[in-house]
This record gives sequence, C-alpha cells and structure tokens, in this order.
Amino acid sequence: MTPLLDVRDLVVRHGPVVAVDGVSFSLGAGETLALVGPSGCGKSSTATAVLGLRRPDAGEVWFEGREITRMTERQLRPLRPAMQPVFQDPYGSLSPRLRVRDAVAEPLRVQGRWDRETGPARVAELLETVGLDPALGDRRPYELSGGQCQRAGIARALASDPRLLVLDEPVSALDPGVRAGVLNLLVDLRERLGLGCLFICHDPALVRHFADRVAEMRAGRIERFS
Ligand SMILES: Nc1ncnc2c1ncn2[C@@H]1O[C@H](COP(=O)(O)OP(=O)(O)OP(=O)(O)O)[C@@H](O)[C@H]1O
Repeated sequence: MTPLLDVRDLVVRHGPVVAVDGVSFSLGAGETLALVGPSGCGKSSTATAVLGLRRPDAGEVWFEGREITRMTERQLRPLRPAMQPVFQDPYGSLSPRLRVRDAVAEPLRVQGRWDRETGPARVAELLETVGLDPALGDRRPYELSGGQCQRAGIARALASDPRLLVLDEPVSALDPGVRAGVLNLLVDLRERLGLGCLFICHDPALVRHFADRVAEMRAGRIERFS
C-alpha cells in the first residue's frame, strides 16, 4: 500500500550547517512515528521540509504517492490542508488579533468551505472535539491558558481535515500538569480520526507512550528505528 508519507535521503542545509544528512523513513496512514534526539540534531529541519515549508537541498518527500519536493507553490496549495503542523509555542500558532472562534474558522474560510448556516456549529464542534467549552471561542489567545491555547491550535489544525499531523514538541512548552491532558487528547484524536502523526520530541519517556515506532536522530542522521 502507498504510505501516507515517504521521506527519501533528505538533506537540509542552513548555510554551511548540514542539519539533515540523508534521512529516510516512511509513515502509514494512522501510524505515529516519533523523531527523537538531542537539541540541534535536525528534527525541526526535517519537519519543515516534510511540511513543504522549505525545499530540501536533496532528497524527496512523497505524500500519498505524490512527490511534493519539486512541486510549485501552486501545485502544493491543494495538498497543504492535508498536512497540518502543531508547534511548540501554543500562543505562536494563533493570531493574537483573532478571537479563538475566528482563528478556528479561518481555514474553512480560506479553503472556501465556510457556510454561514453550518459554519458556527462546525467551529463549536471542533472546540468540543479538543475538549474546550465552545464559549471560550469568544476569547483571544492571551485570555487562555497554555494548555487551552494548544488545544485551540489543534482545533484549528483539525478544521482542515488533515490526514497527517506534524507535531513539533507539542507539549514541551506546557506546564507538566497539563501535558498529560493534551497528550491524551492527541492519542484519542489519532485513533478517532485515523491521523498519521510525525511526533517530534526530545523526551524518550513521552515518546514511548505515544508512538508506534521511534526513529532516533543524531547529528542529522537516523541512527536506529525501534
Ligand atoms: N534557520 C537556521 N539558520 C541556521 N542554522 C540553523 C537554522 N535552523 C536550524 N539551524 C541549525 O541546524 C541544526 C539542526 O537544527 P534543528 O532545529 O533542525 O534541530 P532540532 O533537533 O529540531 O533542535 P531543537 O530540539 O533544539 O529544536 C542545528 O545545528 C541548528 O543550529
């Protein structure tokens, strides 16, 4: 079967620094692969290349059987909703200007899927899906706790009906007390929605709880899978 994501011999350089040095892995639909390793080993650089946010210097990224590495922005645009990032900083993924309700609605509007009749109920449903009271939709991000804000960012990602989530340290900035809640939410969503997840994390203990497979990265390379 065609994998959801197939990364082949990926190389990413930042000037003279070789951040990713020939990384290959694949990920099936509904599967979670964790990328673990020390700070600076190239995890985030891998993520940005997978998401098509930067072109790799060499190698290929295939998404659902299509090679996206050499696509133009125009060709890539219809695929972008299917691959959604969730970043470390919960406040960074939501515009401070927008109420949470509008931030979650924005992908629906941008993708031409907003319906004035059903849209508000869809937004409320998305907020409930991530364990937030829809009444919090009236607030702006800075009026939410870190955990609530990360949940709102996940609701926004889900508004695009993604098939792949690329989670870059999604709970690392949260208080230890709320981490487990957000992690359990991610486990639940992954199972309910059949999402493929590339889960980037520096904490091997967290990863064991969450991933089907673990790729250990060091100095730009995957040293082993377990
Ligand atoms: N925009 C950039 N410009 C220059 N060097 C960069 C840039 N982004 C990353 N690097 C370098 O590339 C290497 C890999 O960084 P990357 O952020 O991908 O690793 P990481 O494993 O995600 O680290 P962390 O867990 O600290 O985020 C590091 O040496 C880093 O300093």
